[in-house]
Amino acid sequence: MLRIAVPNKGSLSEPAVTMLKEAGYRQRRDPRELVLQDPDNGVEFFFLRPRDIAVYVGSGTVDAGITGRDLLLDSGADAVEHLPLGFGGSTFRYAARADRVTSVAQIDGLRVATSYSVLVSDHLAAHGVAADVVRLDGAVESAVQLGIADVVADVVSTGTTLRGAGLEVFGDPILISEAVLIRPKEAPPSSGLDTLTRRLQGVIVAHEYVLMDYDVPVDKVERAIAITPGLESPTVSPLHKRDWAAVRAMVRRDETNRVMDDLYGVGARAILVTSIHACRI
Ligand SMILES: Nc1ncnc2c1ncn2[C@@H]1O[C@H](COP(=O)(O)OP(=O)(O)OP(=O)(O)O)[C@@H](O)[C@H]1O
Ligand SMILES: O=P(O)(O)OC[C@H]1O[C@H](OP(=O)(O)OP(=O)(O)O)[C@H](O)[C@@H]1O
Ligand SMILES: [Mg+2]
Repeated sequence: MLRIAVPNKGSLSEPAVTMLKEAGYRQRRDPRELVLQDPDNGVEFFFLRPRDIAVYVGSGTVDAGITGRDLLLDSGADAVEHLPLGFGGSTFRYAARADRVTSVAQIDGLRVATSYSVLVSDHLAAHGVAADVVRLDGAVESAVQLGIADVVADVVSTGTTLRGAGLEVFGDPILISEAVLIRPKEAPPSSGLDTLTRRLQGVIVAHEYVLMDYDVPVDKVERAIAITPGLESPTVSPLHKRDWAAVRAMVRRDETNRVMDDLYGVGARAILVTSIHACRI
């Protein structure tokens, strides 16, 4: 059985469980359940703290796990990113009082509070900056006001927490993060992991793409297909009216309206958009 670690709490927990359900797996009903078997799909789920998941995967006691890219890098575990999952997006950034620090170079000699001390130490070292990294468990933004740090390095999503603490981000993001499927660094090829990967890719594609159908005069097919090239190649079928064709192609969901406008412009009509429930690409 493939052993998969899933976040039991925090920002990544609910979307991870939703994604696994959409991929056809059983998920726990009671949030206190720590292990769940899904024998029909040959997998076993372990609900663990997101910060610990890379440690379990790196040690090889589980075969795969869902965690944040930032948490993976901070763990220093022998685990690698296998598939980005497209949710749980965040940036990881430095922030300070605007009148105090405005560049990474200025951090030299200062104190930086963070829950991600490995990530931050590595980043500072890469920039040749020597600073005192103060490791905190959370609520890092208060560290400046309370006087134990000059700078914070933390997850920034909307920026509301930073603003509330009177801090402003500076420098380029240390990291752009999202939820990722991870596997042990030295994992042998596994058909179980391949199946999980294909299923999750199917969910990602079903979210990111729609199916678009339209009719178009035969002499405009080439121009229309240039607008909707699809993933492989669009399906073109004859219509009863001989000088018209029907086209079906996958289109990025966030481009749907722009594509419909462009198709209409070249003469396509009866443009229909359908959600994709599931797919294997
Ligand atoms: N708004 C957010 N706040 C915190 N983490 C976020 C946010 N959005 C995405 N994430 C990601 O979630 C992961 C952190 O999850 P974790 O469960 O440790 O913290 P949390 O969601 O802040 O929960 P907790 O309340 O336990 O601190 C990281 O990968 C982080 O990038
Ligand atoms: O940019 P924002 O949208 O404000 O979100 C980012 C904040 O959310 C998280 O904190 P959380 O609420 O998890 O508390 P914690 O610091 O104790 O983990 C994170 O650590 C930031 O503080
Ligand atoms: Mg948090």
